[in-house]
Amino acid sequence: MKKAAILGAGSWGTALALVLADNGHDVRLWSHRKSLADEINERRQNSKYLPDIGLPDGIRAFHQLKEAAEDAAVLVVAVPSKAIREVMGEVRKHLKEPVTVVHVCKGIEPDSLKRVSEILTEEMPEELMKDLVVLSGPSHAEEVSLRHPTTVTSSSLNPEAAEYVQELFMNQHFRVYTNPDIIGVEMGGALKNVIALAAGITDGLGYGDNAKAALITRGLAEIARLGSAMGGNPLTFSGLTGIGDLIVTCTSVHSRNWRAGNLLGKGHELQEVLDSMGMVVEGVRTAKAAHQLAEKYEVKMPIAEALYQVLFHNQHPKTAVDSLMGRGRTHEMEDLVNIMENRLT
Ligand SMILES: NC(=O)c1ccc[n+]([C@@H]2O[C@H](COP(=O)([O-])OP(=O)(O)OC[C@H]3O[C@@H](n4cnc5c(N)ncnc54)[C@H](O)[C@@H]3O)[C@@H](O)[C@H]2O)c1
Ligand SMILES: O=P(O)(O)OC[C@H](O)CO
Repeated sequence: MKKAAILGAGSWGTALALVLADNGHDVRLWSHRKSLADEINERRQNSKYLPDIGLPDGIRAFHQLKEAAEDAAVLVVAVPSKAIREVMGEVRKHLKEPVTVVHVCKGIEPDSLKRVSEILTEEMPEELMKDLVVLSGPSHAEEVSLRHPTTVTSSSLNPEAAEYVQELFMNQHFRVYTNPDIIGVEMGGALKNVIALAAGITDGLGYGDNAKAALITRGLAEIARLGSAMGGNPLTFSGLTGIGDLIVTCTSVHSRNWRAGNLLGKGHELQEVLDSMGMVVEGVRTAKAAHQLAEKYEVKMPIAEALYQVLFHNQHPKTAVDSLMGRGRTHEMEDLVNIMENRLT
């Protein structure tokens, strides 16, 4: 039995607490809101994020970070990516021994353009972080909490750490693979949220399955193009954290990113949409980072760019779709053609 502290008692932190409790671990779930920690302890439920799911006694909630984290062997970071620096800055003051840090967040920081593992490396002193592992893949909290079959990937620069986390989380309902390509795993997980916002928009505009399939397929091409330019393994994008997560997020009503995009497509304003969600929509911040990364790495990302114009320059969603469809002719396998031509010259 391992002592695991989960930082963030939102949808995903709570669903992963259930997985770890099912596996017999001692789970401490930290919430920055006292009322939520009290509700979990007193009523064994998290009514805002996972209503109707009973939480076992093996999950104890804490409002004080020190109590939750000080003697944990594993820290699971499950707060929105924009809160990571603040939360880690606090938690590192309370750790006595080195811990395995598992992050389950899907985002990229605008301006610094850091992936979450890079932010954690900056925020956690080397002597306190035994290993750093990413757990990512097609996994909506609403289904994991119902113990519906789910598959994810554990990724770390240290293969033993990836296997340690695989063992920690894996059970009959929650199957965990390993993949050493941490860049590809993080880039796939973060960028699929950008494409899911776009998929929500086309659904909100009333377009159908053809548009959705186009977004998933051409969106994957953009993700793979940028992710590979940043050092990810191209094969990772055809795996769970690439096409797998893209499918689940673009096609599910559980997806916050798809739902937010859907409201935008129906004509609501961005701020109004974000206020109404009450949960994190990571794709908005990541869309800004993707725009900056595409410029930095000089890769073409027309869908991500169109979304950026809608989110940050008030472009009407219909105009964005029209301009995407009106671009000049190109070869579907443009990247492959470029690679072949470079080889021949
Ligand atoms: N929900 C899912 O199904 C799912 C699945 C895989 C990955 N993720 C990723 O997990 C991360 C968390 O997502 P979520 O869905 O649990 O979000 P959520 O909105 O459901 O919950 C976020 C939690 O973090 C807390 N929080 C917000 N700001 C904070 C701050 N400044 N300090 C401390 N706590 C703060 C909130 O109160 C809430 O408890 C995201 O990066 C998301 O992409 C979510
Ligand atoms: O609800 P979303 O859009 O944040 O997606 C949640 C998970 O990342 C799906 O794998």
